[in-house]
Amino acid sequence: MHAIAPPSSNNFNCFTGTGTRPTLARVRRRVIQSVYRSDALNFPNGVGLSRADWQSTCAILASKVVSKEQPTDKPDTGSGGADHFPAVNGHKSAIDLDLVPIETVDNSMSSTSNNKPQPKPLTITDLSPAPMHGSQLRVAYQGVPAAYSEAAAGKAYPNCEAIPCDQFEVAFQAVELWIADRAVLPIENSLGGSIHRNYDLLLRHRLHIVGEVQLPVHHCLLALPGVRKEYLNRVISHPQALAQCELTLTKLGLNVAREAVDDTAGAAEFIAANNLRDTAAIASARAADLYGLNILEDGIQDDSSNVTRFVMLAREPIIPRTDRPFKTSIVFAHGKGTSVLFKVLSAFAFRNISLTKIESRPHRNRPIRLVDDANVGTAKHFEYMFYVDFEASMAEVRAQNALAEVQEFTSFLRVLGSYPMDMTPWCPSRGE
Ligand SMILES: O=C(O)C(=O)C[C@]1(C(=O)O)C=C[C@@H](O)C=C1
Repeated sequence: MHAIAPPSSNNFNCFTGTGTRPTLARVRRRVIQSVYRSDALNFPNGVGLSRADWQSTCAILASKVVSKEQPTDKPDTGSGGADHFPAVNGHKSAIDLDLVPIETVDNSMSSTSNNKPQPKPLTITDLSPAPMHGSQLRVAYQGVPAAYSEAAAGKAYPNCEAIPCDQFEVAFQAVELWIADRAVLPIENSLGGSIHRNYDLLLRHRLHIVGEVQLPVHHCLLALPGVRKEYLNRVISHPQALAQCELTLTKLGLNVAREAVDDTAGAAEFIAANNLRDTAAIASARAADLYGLNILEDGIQDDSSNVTRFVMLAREPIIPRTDRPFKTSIVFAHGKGTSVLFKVLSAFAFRNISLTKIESRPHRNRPIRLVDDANVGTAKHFEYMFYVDFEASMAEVRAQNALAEVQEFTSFLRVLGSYPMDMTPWCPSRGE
């Protein structure tokens, strides 16, 4: 059974049944079994016998997530653990910052401005690399089959092999451990706002954003056949989905308990698996089909143009280009001085670069800065990491110059990715 608990509680139900801690060999064997039993995991009919195997693998990865998280919740910069974070903050080199050096206007990342080892030169295959295993692209997503994230994986990579993961962090790890080639993760929704967990994970992991897809999200209210709205005393779904349908549920007279679970399709699966006649799920019409539920109400999102933006992640960045619209995502921390945020944003405004998103998250290493003033007391300033998306490619000199300027005002700067914008036609009616 898929984890059915508030997402914040680390609940690994799918790891039931073994009772013993896996050895490394067992982990590897299970990973290999899961990966190569692709028959049952193939997109879009991902429900099958080998899902239990894959869920065990998820649980193993998840248990590694917990052990990694417990000692510290600080960002992993990839330079040797959380304790090394300040070293990356120190603006040592363009490599540390994932920046294209300003002098390499030919967009090659291989030039050496000092004697440090340089990143390996990107080749044309990095634009759309072939999977190393010589078959379909394997794409990790959080949730179970019929989750919107699975649909986003299918939109981003048609004919991919979609790999369900219990938690967002497991999807990151699936790519890092070469179990998957890409991860597709929700980052923001037009009604519910940002998916903060994924902002934090983008910083903690060293994967690169290589694309984005925007998926219209059309929610349905699902229940077992024969169940009517009057019988319900609970509605369960992903917290984002509950937030996106909040007003409509009230309008429908469903003033019943609303409970958060790990994903929308998992909610539908849970109702079917436990024969719950007093509970409805908010999920896609495809989830109704797949788990044998009826659609009690169709299109219950509070706004018909409800859209979720997903990002695609890979181990390697793609080569930024200028022949089509690109977006670049960065994360930075305030430096010393005043009006830092204003100066950073001005670096883009002066170059006519539009910002499409700004998000702030607590600075995990240094959440509070105290400023003592003998006369008036102690000011307690909250410290943030700022995430900014802007409409330009890192292949453009104006973007490179803007980031060189941003670097002057910030104590930490990383380019999360420079990638093609989703320019597909707008069709907000049905998302699944
Ligand atoms: O639960 C799912 O089906 C998901 O794919 C997750 C998710 C999200 O995290 O925002 C994705 C799209 C919708 O906005 C609702 C939920």
